[in-house]
Amino acid sequence: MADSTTTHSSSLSTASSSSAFIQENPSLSRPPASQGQSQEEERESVMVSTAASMHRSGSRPQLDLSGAAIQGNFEERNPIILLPNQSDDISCMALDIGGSLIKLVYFSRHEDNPHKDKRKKYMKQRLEVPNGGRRSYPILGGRLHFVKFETRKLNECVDFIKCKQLHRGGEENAWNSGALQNENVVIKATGGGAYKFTDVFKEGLGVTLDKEDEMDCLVAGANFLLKAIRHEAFTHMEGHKEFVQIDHNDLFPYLLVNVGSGVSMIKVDGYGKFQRVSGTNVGGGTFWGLGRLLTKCKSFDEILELSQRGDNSAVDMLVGDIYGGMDYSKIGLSASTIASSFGKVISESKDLSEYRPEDISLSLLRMISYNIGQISYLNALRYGLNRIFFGGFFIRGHAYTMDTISFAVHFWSKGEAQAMFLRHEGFLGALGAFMSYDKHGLEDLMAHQFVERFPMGAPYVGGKIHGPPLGDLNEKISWMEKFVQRGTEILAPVPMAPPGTTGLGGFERPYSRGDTLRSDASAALNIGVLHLVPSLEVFPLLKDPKKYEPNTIDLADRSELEYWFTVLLEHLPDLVDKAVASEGGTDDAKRRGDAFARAFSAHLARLMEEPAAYGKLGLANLLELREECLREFQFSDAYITIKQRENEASLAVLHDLLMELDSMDEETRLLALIEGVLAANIFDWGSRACVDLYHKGTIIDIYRMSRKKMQRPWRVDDFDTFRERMLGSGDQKPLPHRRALLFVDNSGADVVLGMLPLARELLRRGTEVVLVANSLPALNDVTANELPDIVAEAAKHCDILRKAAEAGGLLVDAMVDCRDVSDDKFCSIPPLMVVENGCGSPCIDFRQVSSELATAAKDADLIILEGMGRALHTNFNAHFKFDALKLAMVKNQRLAEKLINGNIYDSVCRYEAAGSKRS
Ligand SMILES: CC(C)(COP(=O)(O)O)[C@@H](O)C(=O)NCCC(=O)O
Ligand SMILES: [Mn+2]
Repeated sequence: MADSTTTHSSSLSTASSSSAFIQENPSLSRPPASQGQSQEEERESVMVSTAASMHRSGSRPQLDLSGAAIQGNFEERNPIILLPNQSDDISCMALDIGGSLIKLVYFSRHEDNPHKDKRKKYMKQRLEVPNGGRRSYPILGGRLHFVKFETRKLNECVDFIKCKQLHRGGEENAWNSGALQNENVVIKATGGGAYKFTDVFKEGLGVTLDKEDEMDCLVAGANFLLKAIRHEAFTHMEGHKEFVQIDHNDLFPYLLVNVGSGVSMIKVDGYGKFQRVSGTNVGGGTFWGLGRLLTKCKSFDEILELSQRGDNSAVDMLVGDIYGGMDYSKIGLSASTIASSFGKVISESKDLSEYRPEDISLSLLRMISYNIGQISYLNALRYGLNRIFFGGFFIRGHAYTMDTISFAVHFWSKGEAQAMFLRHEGFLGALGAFMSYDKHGLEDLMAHQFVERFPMGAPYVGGKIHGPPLGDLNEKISWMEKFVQRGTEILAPVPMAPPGTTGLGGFERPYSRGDTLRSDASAALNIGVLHLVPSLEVFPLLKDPKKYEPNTIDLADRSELEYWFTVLLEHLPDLVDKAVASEGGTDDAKRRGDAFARAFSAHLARLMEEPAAYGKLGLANLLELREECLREFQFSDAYITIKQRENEASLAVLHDLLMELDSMDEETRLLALIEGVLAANIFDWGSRACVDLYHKGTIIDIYRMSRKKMQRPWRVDDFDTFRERMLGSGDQKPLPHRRALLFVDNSGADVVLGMLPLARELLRRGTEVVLVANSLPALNDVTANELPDIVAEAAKHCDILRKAAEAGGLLVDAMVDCRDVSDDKFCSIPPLMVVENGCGSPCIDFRQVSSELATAAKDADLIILEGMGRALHTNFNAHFKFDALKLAMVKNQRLAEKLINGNIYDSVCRYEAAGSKRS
């Protein structure tokens, strides 16, 4: 569908009289601002990013950059930098080389360029944003990647490291290429292979492996994950996965069971405090070894896959076989309980070839899993531990394995103990080895500083062992194309059927699931890349951060998931059109658009198949995933043109609106302002219904319709309470708020005609205003980077805004037509500031906001959340320490029914005063 707002939006018009503001007028349009980056800017970014990384740091995996100097030409894109004081050890990776698999964890740094953004720099100074928190040494942002290889294909691992230059600090470190010799490079490694393959690494990469104790590493890795990753641990019973919130103040003691080739059971009492209390030689190696002999399968995963279709009763001797089909109820054993694994074979004179490999593999899997579960529980009992965490590559996210272990623990403990699993199960040792670099700094990190992302077309991410690494975008796209070709059913997810259970005997057989995604891609999607953003913080004004849950709609409810899945899929073609157009509609853009659509659909299909595959799933996660996917295929701002056009059209009528508002008395004006925010929230390109509307009429028609719907009472209407807090009742004049945080939403009319006039009112009343906007684009939401220019334009029409913006440092660069205001009445105008929220999504998770916002929040006593994403999908039920106003128009019928028992286009004005029962 063509972008019809190209014509319609420009009809949002100026008005000649105040009351005519919402009436039709001649159109106004201006050419869009240039989006290109000048050569000069580009050169600056190269140099600045170089300079930005040149600060000395004691944390690892960072470098000693003291005395660093660029060798050669400054104009070069990636000039070599000499690091005269760099010590030997510069690795950003660690290995766990086991008997069957090599696990690799590596860190890549973000290319942060704080100097480029003057607004950010100014705000940091103004708000005194601390650098690096409480740490004595800073940590740069970056990403933790998880990769594995088969040990017998060691050369693939060596090639991968070489290709990514991990032994030299990572490929993104251009300074390093050719500048450093690796003779003295030391890489931390654990597992038996660290001893066995020392020479291979020395010869292949010129590096020395520094051996770390395996148990130390396992425990350090598990402790790190349980503390720093939010949805790390989960239970898995009868096909149902549930994440467990671990309180890190109450983590110890616990039993860690690492199921690798063999099994170790470790009692963990604290950081670095543990004891290996038991183990068993019957583990993953046994399953693979016996499985290979008995089934002729070539790989571990093949045997596991086979077991999905097996029936172990063909091989196992069951209680019913002994008791003529009856239960042995006196001692609580059902007929289907396994009395003896493989026991049936002795009474039959059949050859191996007469048994189905499927049945054998299932029998083997059950035998080993039950045994591990049972021994683990007995050890937990022996040491009085009621939490057991299972890790290791035997489990590999396999539902039936987890169910079987859980069943054993549950059965033998009579429900007293619970088996828990770890999402990064196979990487405990490698992570622990990574942590063992001196003064790493990662130990101090908290859950909110990690953001997990699930890139598509990056098959190395924790999945099966894959071919060459995907370096650039082009490779990613081709991978996406190939991936979809191989699994054409990817868009038809297979619903999960609940497994049959036979009571005490456990499950009859595994339920099978969609095979298409079980291939290469499935495992690759189970864990993501951990983005380390040290500047993320918990929003300090949350009333109870521990109880805070951002999502309002629970997608664990299958019908909700299906509904939102369909909504997002239906929106996809239109979004792809916009994205492709935003990049000039070139063939390259079309190819990327297509790859994006495939990638996002594949993610959706995966989540439909297993909603908890990527951690706990809420609607906010789905909406963010979409934005992340767009960014992955280099669509940096799909709605850029629409946003610019709507901003311009709205700014053109702002003056008239302000005049109209100024002619009103205080009370009428406050109501008109709130109405204005609600009405203008209709300009939302993420809502299907709204996009349909834009195709049917001009923006002015829509705006008028929207205001007409503003008749009170609104569906949720706390305006009177809010008005009383603002204006008081009778002669009592309340103190104004000290500082208000206004979480703005969409570009165009929403921010210009809705939120800015409200901000102006607060400023006029003596309240400092901080406009909080997205760090990265999402749909047509306005970003923090875009706001200063919008405010500068608005300030041309309004002295209050101009004074406030000047005071808030927003007009540093803006070419404002500064009429000299000698009028004293504006002297006391408080500052208007802009901060970024740390998000790139239409929603906001208050557990992870920018340090800039967290700092600005410390002096705030009023929070205004605007829009469906931030005030309804997320945070509708959130409570804050201070007054909170949630304003949104509901632009989805189902949500309106569900949340407010209302209808599409109803309004929500929810006010919760600090200390009130609701807040
Ligand atoms: C993406 C959105 C949350 C954005 O809403 P906003 O925050 O801009 O008010 C919303 O448009 C939405 O939920 N859209 C999907 C539902 C639909 O198309 O009806
Ligand atoms: Mn929005």
